[in-house]
Order: sequence, then structure tokens, then C-alpha cells
Amino acid sequence: MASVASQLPVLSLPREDADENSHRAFAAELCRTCHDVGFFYLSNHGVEQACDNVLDASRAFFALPLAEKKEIDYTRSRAFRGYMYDGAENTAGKPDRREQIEFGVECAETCATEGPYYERLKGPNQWPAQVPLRAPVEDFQNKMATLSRRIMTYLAIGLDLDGGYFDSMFGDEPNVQMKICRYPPSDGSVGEHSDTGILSFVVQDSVGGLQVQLHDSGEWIDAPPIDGTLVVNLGEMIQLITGGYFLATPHRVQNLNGSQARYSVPYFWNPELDYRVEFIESSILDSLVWHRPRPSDDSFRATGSHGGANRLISAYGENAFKSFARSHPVVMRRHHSDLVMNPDGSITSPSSSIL
Ligand SMILES: O=C(O)CCC(=O)C(=O)O
Ligand SMILES: [Fe+2]
Repeated sequence: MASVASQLPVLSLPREDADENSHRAFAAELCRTCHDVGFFYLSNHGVEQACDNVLDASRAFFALPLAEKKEIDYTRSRAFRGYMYDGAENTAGKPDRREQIEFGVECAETCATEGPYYERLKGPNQWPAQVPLRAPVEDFQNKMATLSRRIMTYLAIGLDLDGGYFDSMFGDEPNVQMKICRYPPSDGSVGEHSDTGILSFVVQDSVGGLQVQLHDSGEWIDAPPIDGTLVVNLGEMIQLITGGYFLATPHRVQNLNGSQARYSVPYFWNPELDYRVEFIESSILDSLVWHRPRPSDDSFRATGSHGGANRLISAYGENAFKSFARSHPVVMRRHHSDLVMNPDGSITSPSSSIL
């Protein structure tokens, strides 16, 4: 695949047996990039083969007739899992033009029966019977979890924190989300948004269409495919934790290619559902080099998506549920009609139990 030059930085992951200086240099470059842009490419990440395998498997799934894909229709799942046809989802009220399967942590239908409403995000995945998708997806997820933990260690070191600083928020059950997507030719799209968790990785094919909004100018730039890389960006929780030092950068997709569909695999590395943001000590934040004015409290608690007023919720489970609830009104009506969605997307639950 031909690679087009990108305005976004390409960071090369050091080998695990690299010397101490290489690890520290990578950690510093990573943190600087997360502060300045919040978006970059990662090369030499070691997951290349698993990325290709899951892209191939997803092409095979999307090639199935619509009726067969709808055998795993997402509206059957209260946990927002399964196949979403083109136009099923919306961002900021406008239909997205992609089809996808949404996956989460595998769990029995009955695995969450009490606790706050956001525990309803736990549940079983829906797997197609026609194509072997589960093995490549689970292999990819295992490798991505290991990679995600490594990146978190580098972020901690680059912030001058203990390497294990972030470990506890992921606990035994990080709320990993993932999807496989197909954007149709000419007008495939997903609207401007920021991601809700900590780290997002995107495997993209050679078609292109991912766009990123620069923080300072507000300008939209392309993130064209670069062979062998993952695109990485940061989620809303890490922007909150770092008091706005790291950016949860808004992004969107527009597939303007008139003849080719675009396939991508976004993977989201998130905390445990019951995680609540713990801010990094202000003395640490004071000691960091800020290349832009330090944001006010109000500004780092929101991102520019949803008309510039996307308020971030410090309780991760609530922040994650908000995003699903806004995008999937059909699931809300069918499975969560007891929950009340407020104008800013947050949820009021009449009962303290999920049942
Ligand atoms: O498909 C892509 O390239 C990115 C999709 C995305 O940003 C998302 O699903 O959150
Ligand atoms: Fe995203």
C-alpha cells in the first residue's frame, strides 16, 4: 500500500529489550504528542498480523447479505452489542453512514444483576455463525490489551509518575470496547466526536477518510493510512485525569472515495466501569511543561464535539453509557425505557438497582 505523508507524528514503539534511554525517550515523545495533538501513528507495535487478520475477517462478514448480518441485530442486546446497519447509529443527532459490529467484554446475559445502571453495559457479544470472526477478534483483543498496558506505563513514566501509576484503574476487568466498521463508498461517515475512555487505537485499511481537529487552530486535517501503523488517540477520561494536559481530540470519518468501501477496526482501552476520575496531583501538573495555556476547569471538563458542549462525566461508567444512549435511541426505548436521558446526554436512573 502506498503511504501518504501525514501531518501527524509517527512514533515507533521501542523493543521491550531496548535500553533504558530508548524507553525514556519514547515516553517523553509520547507525552509531548499527547499534550500537543492527542493523535499519532504507532509503528513497530507488534500487532500487525493480528490487525490484518481481523480486517480480513471483517471484510468477509460485511460481504454477507443484509438479512444474514441482521441475525445478530444490535437491538436484541441491552448492552448495545451486535450488528448495526448503515444509518442505525447517530452522532449529535445526525445518522452515521457506516455499518459495524460492536463488541465488549464477553460476559453472560446474567453477569450483572445489581449495581448502578451502567452495569447494563455488561453482557454477551453476538457472533456471526457464517464467518469465523471470534478467533481473530479475540486474538487481536488479547494482543491489544498487552500493548495498551505498555502505552499506559510509558504515559506514566513520561509524566514523571511511577510506571504502575495507572494500573489500578483497569483492575481485573477493564471495560474494553471494540468494533469492526465498514464505511460505504462516496458518503461513508461518522460525525465529529471524542472517545469516552482512555486510549483508542484504529486499524485502518488503505482507503482513508479519518480526520482530526487540531486543538489550537480548530483546523481539520487528514489522518491518511500509513502501512503497518495503528492510529492512536486519547479518550475523555485521560483528559480529565491530567487536568487537560492530554487532549481527547475530536475526530470524524468521511469516506469520499467514490468506488471503495473503507474498513476499520477501532479498539478502546478503558477503565473498569466503576472507575471515578482521580486527578493527578497538582504539584505534578505544575511541574509539566505546558506548550499551550493551561485550560480553565470548565474547558478541560468538556470537548468540542456535540456543538462544542460535550460535558465529560468523571464517573467512567456514566460517561460511557451517555455515549451509547445518545447514539442508539432504539436500544434506549427497547431496553432502558426506565432511564431518563437529560438534554446533555447524562442519565437519571429512578432506581439504584440495575434490575
Ligand atoms: O473508523 C475510524 O477510523 C474511527 C472511528 C471512530 O472514531 C470511533 O468509532 O470512535
Ligand atoms: Fe472515535
